Amino acid sequence: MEKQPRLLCSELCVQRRPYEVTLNCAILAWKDVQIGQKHTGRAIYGTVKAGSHCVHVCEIIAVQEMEDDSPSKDTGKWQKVPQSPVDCQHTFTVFYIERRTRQHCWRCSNVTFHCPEQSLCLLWVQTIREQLGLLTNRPKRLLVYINPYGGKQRGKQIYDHKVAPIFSQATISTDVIVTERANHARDHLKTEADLKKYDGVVCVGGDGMFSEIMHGLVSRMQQDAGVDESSMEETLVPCGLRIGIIPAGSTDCVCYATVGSNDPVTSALHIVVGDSQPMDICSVHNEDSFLRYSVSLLGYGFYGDVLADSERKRWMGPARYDISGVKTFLSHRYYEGTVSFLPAEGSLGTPRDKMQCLSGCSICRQTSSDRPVSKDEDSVSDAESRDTWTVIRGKFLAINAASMSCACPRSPKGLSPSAHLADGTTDLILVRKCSRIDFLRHLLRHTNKDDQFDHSFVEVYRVKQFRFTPRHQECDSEVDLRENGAGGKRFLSQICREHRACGCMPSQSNWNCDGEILPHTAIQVRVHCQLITLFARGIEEQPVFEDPYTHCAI
Ligand SMILES: CCCCCCCCCCCCC/C=C/[C@@H](O)[C@H](COP(=O)(O)O)NC(C)=O
Ligand SMILES: Nc1ncnc2c1ncn2[C@@H]1O[C@H](COP(=O)(O)OP(=O)(O)O)[C@@H](O)[C@H]1O
Ligand SMILES: [Ca+2]
Repeated sequence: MEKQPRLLCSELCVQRRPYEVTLNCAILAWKDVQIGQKHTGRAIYGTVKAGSHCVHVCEIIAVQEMEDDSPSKDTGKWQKVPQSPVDCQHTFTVFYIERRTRQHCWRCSNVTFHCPEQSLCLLWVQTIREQLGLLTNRPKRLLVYINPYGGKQRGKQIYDHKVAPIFSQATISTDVIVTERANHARDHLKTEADLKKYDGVVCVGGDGMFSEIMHGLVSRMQQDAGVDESSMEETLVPCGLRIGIIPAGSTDCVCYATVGSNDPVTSALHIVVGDSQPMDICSVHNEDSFLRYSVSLLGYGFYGDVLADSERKRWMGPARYDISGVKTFLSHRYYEGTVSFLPAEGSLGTPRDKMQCLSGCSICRQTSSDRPVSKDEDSVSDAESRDTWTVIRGKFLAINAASMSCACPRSPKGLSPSAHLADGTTDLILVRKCSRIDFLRHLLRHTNKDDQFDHSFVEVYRVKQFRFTPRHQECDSEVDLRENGAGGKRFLSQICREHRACGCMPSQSNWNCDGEILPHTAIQVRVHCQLITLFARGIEEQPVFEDPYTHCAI
């Protein structure tokens, strides 16, 4: 049997100019022969510089043999081409990812090579296909759920026009379900879907839709493994299937914070290349009952009120959050209660260290290598006995737990710009009662470069677990907090006496859990490290420029 060459090098035509085309070390490069003679130009990875281009095979979407539909319209330039255009009828097109310089956007680009002989054309197509075949992380079969009512109600259109053609070009087969009601996708995943058939699940919608899919998958995994979700002590089983998000919602924060943009084509391309980004999940309980999971924002006070008000304005689409935001800001309500938390002692970062979680983040990587393998090592009671809880009582405008940055188009750096996607912690942000103008200053800092934590009324802690009890329930939770030591108990008894004396009924907010309102205000939260994986790679720093011949960054 003939051995396939590991290196291919031919002179082929691109747009009627001769190019030296090479496939070497999983990099496809093509260099304009004539320009190459004049300049010592270096190639820029995936783009053009002095007629040189290159692309990693792992960023090739597909290769297709083509009929050459533009044969011999001769021009003066053809005289310099070694083969006559009539000989170059055999063509193949390579579809590959091109990075747009702005906003982490990817696009599908293509280049058509004209070959002098069919056998050479076939050799190129076969060799590239073989190399693509070695990329085992790429999904082949996907289960797609579309929420037709998310965001501006364009989910179906976005999928049909922008995403489905890319999947079909990459020969990914799909089963598509357009949801007919809220929780359709969650229930289908939890009880019906034949998950063995798929390499991943795709969610077309917003954060609410993603939350449905994530709940369906996480619950299914626990059921199948016999893990009891209602117990906070249980170590949850990670999900084997990756989730892709095609943004078509109102906030799209999970997509934005894991990809760097809310662009459907970019997300589709991350799915095609089979990227993986692990992500933490918080479980939220009320006493012994499991309420929900959260991946982005758990917010009481301001964000809870914004969400509760905006639900009544769903017909407005994404603009509802702006209207409700202003209304909630003007109402300036504060809420009393007790927050207790278990600080993330061993964590490598802090919420104010300005170490943004980027693609290949070293903090998340280290966390994953430190993850306990045995069930017992990670149990809640062990953690509690080793570490001590911090208790903070006060009047708050907002209590926010951000398990990831929560960057979104409204706030490009997010609620906690240095939060990590997969470090097993959440950033607990306490905004105490302050003047309207101070709160406005704090809110506005979410939209510019200033540090939103640099205010006397704002505190931020990186935590593994936390609890919240609104003031009017504090008496009931005394038993709950007894284990936190005599000091805590004395403190709470005092609150209860005061409460009985004044007889007032303090107002309550709601918890906004990734865009859903929780039915309880007293909650216990625990972060589960890297429980799910997305088809994403985190936010890339600057595009990597590389010389295709030396493979050095330039
Ligand atoms: C007066 C100026 C105010 C500017 C404040 C800007 C801060 C914006 C930070 C937003 C963080 C959003 C975190 C994500 C939450 C989503 O889960 C949730 C649901 O999103 P969905 O409707 O499903 O896309 N959206 C909201 C606004 O609660
Ligand atoms: N077919 C449907 N009809 C009504 N609601 C749905 C349907 N499919 C999903 N939903 C629900 O719509 C809510 C909002 O969806 P989402 O895609 O997050 O849009 P948005 O970002 O605008 O809130 C989600 O909570 C989801 O459960
Ligand atoms: Ca985290």
